[in-house]
Amino acid sequence: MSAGFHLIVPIKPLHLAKSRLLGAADRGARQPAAHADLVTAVALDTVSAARRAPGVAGIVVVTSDPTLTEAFTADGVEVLADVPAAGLNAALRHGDTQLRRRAAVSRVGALQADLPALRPGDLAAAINAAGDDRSFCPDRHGTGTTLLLAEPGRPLDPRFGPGSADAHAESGAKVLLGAWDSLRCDVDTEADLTAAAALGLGPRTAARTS
Ligand SMILES: Nc1nc2c(ncn2[C@@H]2O[C@H](COP(=O)(O)OP(=O)(O)OP(=O)(O)O)[C@@H](O)[C@H]2O)c(=O)[nH]1
Ligand SMILES: C=C(OP(=O)(O)O)C(=O)O
Repeated sequence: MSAGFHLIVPIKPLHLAKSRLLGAADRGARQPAAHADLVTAVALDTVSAARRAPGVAGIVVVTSDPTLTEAFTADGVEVLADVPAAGLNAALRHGDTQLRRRAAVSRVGALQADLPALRPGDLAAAINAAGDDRSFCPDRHGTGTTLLLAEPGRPLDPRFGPGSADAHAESGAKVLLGAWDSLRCDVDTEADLTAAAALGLGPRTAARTS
């Protein structure tokens, strides 16, 4: 297999992100500050696990949010400024273009920022199963996508959004299905958060949901 992946992790501004989780951090009170802290914790736990996965050579967060930018920069994670109001796939294409200009980057991928139970070994196993193929991992519902991996030297060509698992399959990507539950458990709803908690939450998310 070729050198490791550089993964792009896109995140909306905190006041817009994960709207279906509003109230999950404060027993239904729906305070914006508690929500922002939860979304930040989920993203930090996701990236922390991804950085420790063999096969991951680097991570770049794409966001326009100043709080997230400060938190990731403090953790030693590179942050690229988002394309204003252009949407998720545009943010990913922007990250892809920037990364592929760099000599050290051979393979690019996209990882969702809402995987608070992610275990490094699960991500490493999926990367290993991808081999040199364009590949994707569907979420636990089978409709969304948690990880998209480009072929060596090729553009990412992201097709995230409703029904993205089908869209990525139709784009020629190989489906990655294996014993990596933590990579498939993205959290859009409180039911997803309960499922992630059963797998074991990262420390920052656990502290925000206890
Ligand atoms: N950088 C960036 N990230 C985005 C953008 N749109 C969505 N994302 C991120 O992509 C992931 C999936 O996005 P969505 O499912 O559309 O949105 P969401 O944050 O889950 O929010 P809700 O649908 O409101 O619950 C989340 O991590 C988002 O923060 C964008 O325009 N720019
Ligand atoms: C945008 C996506 O994520 P979510 O399931 O969080 O909406 C997707 O899976 O393509």
